[in-house]
Amino acid sequence: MSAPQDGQREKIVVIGAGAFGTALATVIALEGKAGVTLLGRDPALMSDLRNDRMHEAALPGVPLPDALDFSTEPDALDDASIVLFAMPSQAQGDAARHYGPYLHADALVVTCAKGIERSTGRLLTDVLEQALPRHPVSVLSGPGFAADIARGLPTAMAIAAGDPAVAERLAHAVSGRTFRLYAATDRIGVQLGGALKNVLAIACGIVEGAGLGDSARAALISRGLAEMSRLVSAMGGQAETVRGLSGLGDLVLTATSHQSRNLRFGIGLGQGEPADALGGLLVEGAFTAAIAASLGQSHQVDLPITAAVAAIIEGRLDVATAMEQLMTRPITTE
Ligand SMILES: NC(=O)C1=CN([C@@H]2O[C@H](COP(=O)(O)OP(=O)(O)OC[C@H]3O[C@@H](n4cnc5c(N)ncnc54)[C@H](OP(=O)(O)O)[C@@H]3O)[C@@H](O)[C@H]2O)C=CC1
Ligand SMILES: O=C(CO)COP(=O)(O)O
Repeated sequence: MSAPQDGQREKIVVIGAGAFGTALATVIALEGKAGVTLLGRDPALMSDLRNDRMHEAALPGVPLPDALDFSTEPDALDDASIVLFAMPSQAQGDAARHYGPYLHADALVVTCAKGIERSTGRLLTDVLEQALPRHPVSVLSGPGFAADIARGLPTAMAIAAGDPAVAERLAHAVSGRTFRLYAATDRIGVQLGGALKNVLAIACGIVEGAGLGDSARAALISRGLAEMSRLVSAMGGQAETVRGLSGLGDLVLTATSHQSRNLRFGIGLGQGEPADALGGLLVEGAFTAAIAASLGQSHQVDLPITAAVAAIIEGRLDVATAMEQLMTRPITTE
């Protein structure tokens, strides 16, 4: 399906009726430029959303617009020109295999998750493209809490596609008065920015929970950014991408706001809670830490903060020893 001609509208389907999927579908529907369907897998939930126009579990108190359609039927994908995959990282492959047969041959596919496939170390664009070989996959990532986006608070994110014309089409189709997308072409940098900032947000939470002070947090943010840029370069992306929205922007947001699940998980670890006692909410960084550390090893890139977070989560390292190890590394240039 090529870009709609003048007068025609994009048809967007968002798969994944959690916080982010519902927020994206809401903000796009509010703008009114495109037709939007939220495709979920729980019939009772989707029926409630359609009737109540409220998703109390994911976005409490946020009204859902009348223009938003809800479905549990994969056939809703038949005429979708743009499909956003908004489920957790580790579920993206399964979802692509399940919904792939229903996609229109020309549908543009976008991954909206922030992570790395834990079992293989693959980026999510590679995971989706293997399952959907006819669909080049774009990436939506950057600073923005679902609740802020859905409430219409000003938010900006990056949309990266291999083809700049596709990135621009997606940016125009999804952007609105409160939600602004910047088109980019570095899919590796934009993805890794979103995945690694979660691990660094956990590190900042550990620092906060252990009472190590705001100066330590600032050091973690800037040295964490250096880690991000090293891994992005080693994996074929552009180091400067991490100074943008997906990278520095998202790191500042999630390393400082208590809305962040990754930060709150880290605070628990810093207060001495074991990782397995902190379950419940989705904490993408807890899945990413170990696989990112191992990607650092295989690409011969030094990721000391990421490796320390992985070791703390796995119970192999305590916070005091981690800090001592980080502070006594050889003195080097910035
Ligand atoms: N929340 C936020 O502020 C933001 C989140 N993100 C990213 O978005 C991704 C999703 O996060 P979020 O929405 O918060 O998570 P939630 O836990 O709120 O929701 C996840 C949703 O994914 C659905 N899901 C899980 N597995 C599948 C599957 N195989 N097929 C279809 N749907 C599935 C779940 O459905 P069910 O309930 O049926 O299990 C649930 O509706 C994460 O990678 C996150 O980092 C990005 C930016 C902001
Ligand atoms: O990625 C997010 C905001 O940009 C959401 O962060 P958390 O997953 O840590 O809540």
